[in-house]
Amino acid sequence: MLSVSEARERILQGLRPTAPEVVSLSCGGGRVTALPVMARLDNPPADVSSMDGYAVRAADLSATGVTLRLIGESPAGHPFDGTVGAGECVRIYTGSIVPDGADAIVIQENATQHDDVVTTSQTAAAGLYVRRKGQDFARGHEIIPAGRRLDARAIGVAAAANHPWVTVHRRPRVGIVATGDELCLPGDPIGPGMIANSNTLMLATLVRAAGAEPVMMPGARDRMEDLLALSHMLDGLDMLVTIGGASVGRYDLVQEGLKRIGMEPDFWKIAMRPGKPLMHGRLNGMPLIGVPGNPVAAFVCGTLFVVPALQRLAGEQDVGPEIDVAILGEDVEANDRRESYLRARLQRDSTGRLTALPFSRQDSAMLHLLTESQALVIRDPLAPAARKGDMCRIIRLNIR
Ligand SMILES: Nc1nc2c(c(=O)[nH]1)N[C@H]1C(S)=C(S)[C@@H](COP(=O)(O)OP(=O)(O)OC[C@H]3O[C@@H](n4cnc5c(N)ncnc54)[C@H](O)[C@@H]3O)O[C@H]1N2
Ligand code: MOO
Repeated sequence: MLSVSEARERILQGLRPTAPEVVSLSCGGGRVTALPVMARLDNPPADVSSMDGYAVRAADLSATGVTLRLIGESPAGHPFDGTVGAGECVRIYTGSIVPDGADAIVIQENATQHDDVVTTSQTAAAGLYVRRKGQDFARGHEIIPAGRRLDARAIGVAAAANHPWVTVHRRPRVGIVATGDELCLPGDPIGPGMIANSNTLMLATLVRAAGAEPVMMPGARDRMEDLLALSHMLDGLDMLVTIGGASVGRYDLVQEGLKRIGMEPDFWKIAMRPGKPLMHGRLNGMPLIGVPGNPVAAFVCGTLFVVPALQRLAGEQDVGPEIDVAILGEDVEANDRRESYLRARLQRDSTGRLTALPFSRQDSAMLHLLTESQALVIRDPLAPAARKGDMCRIIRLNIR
């Protein structure tokens, strides 16, 4: 069986980012840049004051108790257009342009003003409280590389660089198909042997949080005609995710149906718990990931394989999930050949260290335990028993 990392590699390799589109910067949050963002101006645009006070010539302030003549003011948005000469100063505010001739700021706490006479109580070296033109970024510099997901900070810097638009990759569209005769829509009357379909909405939420667009397709019953009908619903999709029917029971039907409509299988079954019956292939060139039906397996496979694939399709360079470390808060048993992802609570110990406490029950149908978990503890294949206090690797869940 393939390892988790080999499976991830095979899913990610060959994924091509979606086409670029131009969107308003106000709608750019969460999107991935298709082109680098270059500064359209210098920031700050000129030398500006970082404090409220008086713009002075440092050469005048080699001693304290100097008296200067106030010749004007430079409020933000209204630069003083004269020149500060020897023995002169200009009233200035945070963010205002430092007038010609001045090269330092005396903060108002260290000055007294009577009419147009200012007496200072500090010395000043050139550059004191002056933000240099372009010290944050200079016109023409790359401020955001291509392939970066735009968060609030990136939107802020693009706005500061005077961009009203940004070129990003189109959101990938992901078809989600649940399979199984037992599934009802949440809220439907539940007949004998039926269950509410939790996985479709759970994965759709995961997909949306990853910045992609979920397309919830009609569920496929355990009949060949439903699987064959999928071939008419694939237009405009960048990826297809099937749920369930991946283990030995219904697998042949799902795989057979998908093959009949053109799927070229890549792999089926990996050394992972939960998530063993993961399936990957291409359907007329489009990537297809089949996640197992057990809800926790569907979520874990969604987190480990579907979300990174969507990040790559959206053009992102660095794809998740991020691996952190924590201290084990409980002993754990030796592992078998499958890489295991244990649901766990996270706590801080008395010294502030992150501590992971795996639940004793890990049945992959127990969705409620997943919602009570803040992390998945990763156990390598064949890892020996680990003791409370040992380090472990985790994936944090509270961000999704
Ligand atoms: N003989 C074997 N049996 C099983 C094996 C195996 O290797 N040999 N693997 C087990 C593992 S591991 C998993 S995981 C499951 C996965 O099975 P499938 O992917 O085929 O999923 P289903 O059989 O369709 O369903 C399993 C379980 O999940 C429920 N389910 C399915 N879809 C949904 C949904 N959309 N929302 C909520 N719940 C869903 C379904 O009712 C079943 O209870 O197979 C093991 N068996
Ligand atoms: O993937 Mo299954 O959920 O390992 O039991």
